[in-house]
Amino acid sequence: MQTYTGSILVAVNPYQLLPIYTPDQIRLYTNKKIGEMPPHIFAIADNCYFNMQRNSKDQCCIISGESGAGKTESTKLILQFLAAISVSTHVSDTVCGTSCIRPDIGAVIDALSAFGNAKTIRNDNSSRFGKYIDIHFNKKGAIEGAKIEQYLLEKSRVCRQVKKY
Ligand SMILES: Nc1ncnc2c1ncn2[C@@H]1O[C@H](COP(=O)(O)OP(=O)(O)OP(=O)(O)O)[C@@H](O)[C@H]1O
Repeated sequence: MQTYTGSILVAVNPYQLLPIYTPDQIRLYTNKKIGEMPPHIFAIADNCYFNMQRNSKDQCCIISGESGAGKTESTKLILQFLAAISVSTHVSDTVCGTSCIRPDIGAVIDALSAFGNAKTIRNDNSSRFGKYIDIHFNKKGAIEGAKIEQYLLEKSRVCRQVKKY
């Protein structure tokens, strides 16, 4: 379930795969004003992308919620949307950058998860660290690179597997 409070999207983890993150949905939410379509994480991503292009200003998405709320999955959905429209609005680009980077940002998150995630009582795949993801676009709006910074991975948070009895 997703709804807005002002410009904030409130999303409830459905704990099941819903058919609302398809390429068709990406097309439906591309270049639409907030509120023109039902509330959706893609509407937020679209708003960021087009505000960035219109105003030539950096945009920031803050995803917050308790453990297991779906922050990591939401992050990946935003990246999926940005990668898709960054490519689709630059089909004529022959530079490897647009097509090659596309799958990699999500893959990097998955690779980091392999090192920094653990099963907890709230979430089978809980991130034990925070991420700050910078996505760099060129003037045409195509993704040129990304930087992921980790934080909050303090020594006190490093744990080991629970002993099996
Ligand atoms: N939009 C979604 N659709 C389907 N399943 C989802 C969705 N969002 C989250 N989930 C499910 O919920 C689980 C927990 O989500 P996620 O790891 O994103 O939570 P989180 O808020 O990042 O948690 P933590 O703070 O513990 O890292 C996922 O592994 C997935 O199974």
